Amino acid sequence: MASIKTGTLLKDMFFLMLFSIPFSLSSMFSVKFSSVIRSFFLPVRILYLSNLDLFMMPFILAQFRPFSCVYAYGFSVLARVSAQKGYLLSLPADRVILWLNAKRIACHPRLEELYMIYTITLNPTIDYIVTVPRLTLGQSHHMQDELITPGGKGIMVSRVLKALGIPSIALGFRGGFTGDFVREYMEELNILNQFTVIKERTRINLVLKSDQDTEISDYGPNATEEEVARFLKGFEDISTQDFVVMSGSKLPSMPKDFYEQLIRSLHEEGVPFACDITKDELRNSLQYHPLVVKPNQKEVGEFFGRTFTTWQEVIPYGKQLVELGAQNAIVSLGGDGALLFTAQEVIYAPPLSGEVANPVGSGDSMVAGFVGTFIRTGDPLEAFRVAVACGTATAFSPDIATADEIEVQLARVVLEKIE
Ligand SMILES: Nc1ncnc2c1ncn2[C@@H]1O[C@H](COP(=O)(O)OP(=O)(O)OP(=O)(O)O)[C@@H](O)[C@H]1O
Ligand SMILES: O=P(O)(O)OC[C@@]1(O)O[C@H](CO)[C@@H](O)[C@@H]1O
Repeated sequence: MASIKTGTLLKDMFFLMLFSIPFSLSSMFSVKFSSVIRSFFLPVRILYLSNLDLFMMPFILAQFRPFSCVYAYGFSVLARVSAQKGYLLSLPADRVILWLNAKRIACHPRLEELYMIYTITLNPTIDYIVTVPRLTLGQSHHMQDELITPGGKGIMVSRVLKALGIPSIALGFRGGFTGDFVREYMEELNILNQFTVIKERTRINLVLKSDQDTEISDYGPNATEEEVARFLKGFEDISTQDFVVMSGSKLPSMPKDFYEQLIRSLHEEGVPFACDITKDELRNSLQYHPLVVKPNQKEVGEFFGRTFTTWQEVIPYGKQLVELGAQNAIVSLGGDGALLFTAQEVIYAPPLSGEVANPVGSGDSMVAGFVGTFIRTGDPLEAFRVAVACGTATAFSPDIATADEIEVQLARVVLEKIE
């Protein structure tokens, strides 16, 4: 870098600005060029930005705001210098997008597709999943297998989005050595995260796999007012171009209407969202028209004070979720498949055959599949198809499903129109 003289930089900058003008003008009068940018940026297709991409960035960023090309100039110089020195400089695309988001330079009102999905896990976990083939209470056993992963519903959504090639930023609270583990593991998986650090320790949830699965969940840590205020400050960065997924339990110290407060503020700002929350929290969210809600059969029963013996009995209640305000509702039925309710249709996805390895997170996988696909296609049926593939692939996988496992299931999904 030192070998580049100031005079050269200024000259480069001049030409850069000159080249930027037609692009900026084109963005003022036409939206067509934005499709070029979309295809360039949408990380679904791009995993890494190479030297060439970095070099091109000023031209692309000139589309957004005049000063953005100055930021991007840094990238460009870096790319050029490293190319001269024979290095291939690669940056993960989602890191760059996070950086752009942070600098607020990627906000162009016409580029609605330039979104970032934020997943919110107020109460993350370490999921400790232990397999003990024959379990007798009161006896000591050796485990056959163990799996230690970062969990909590929003984190699971981020992990499946990652498998689908869609970047997201995971928000929430983390604390103690368990919180450090969650962050480190997310970094390893290359998932962007900006958790608010709290004093108390992130919980550990135990899943005991034997003839039957047994779950022992911790309530989770408390957060102080100051810690919650810090979290809410970060929340302010979310813009109308973004999408928010809120899932799972809240911290015990939080007021009953914490989710509603978050959802109301998103609604007032016009930020689209989806949620996988239960009971009163779900009820209070519906008036704000979430893109999708995803209770399972038991949760729909709790919501309406009913017990269902067959999945068909769920249908009138799934329809009510849409009547009460959800744009779409998925009711997951475990081994019986899943139902999609839209304003016009009721669709059933029969279960796919296969061996269940670990169903933890299969509901969250559906949320990721639906949201990630709907944002790109605007098609609820296609989104549901991918949702079913993701849910099934996770149920059949020891951990969260991989891209290949999702693809295998996607080819098998069949949708039946019920109404
Ligand atoms: N045994 C199974 N056989 C086939 N598909 C399954 C099975 N279990 C789950 N699935 C698929 O995964 C989807 C989600 O499962 P489920 O209804 O258990 O979600 P959930 O209760 O929200 O799970 P979690 O809370 O662990 O994320 C189902 O709708 C189905 O498509
Ligand atoms: O206690 P919550 O927040 O409702 O759910 C937590 C949890 O069960 O959800 C995920 C599976 O959906 C797991 O990773 C995690 O242990």
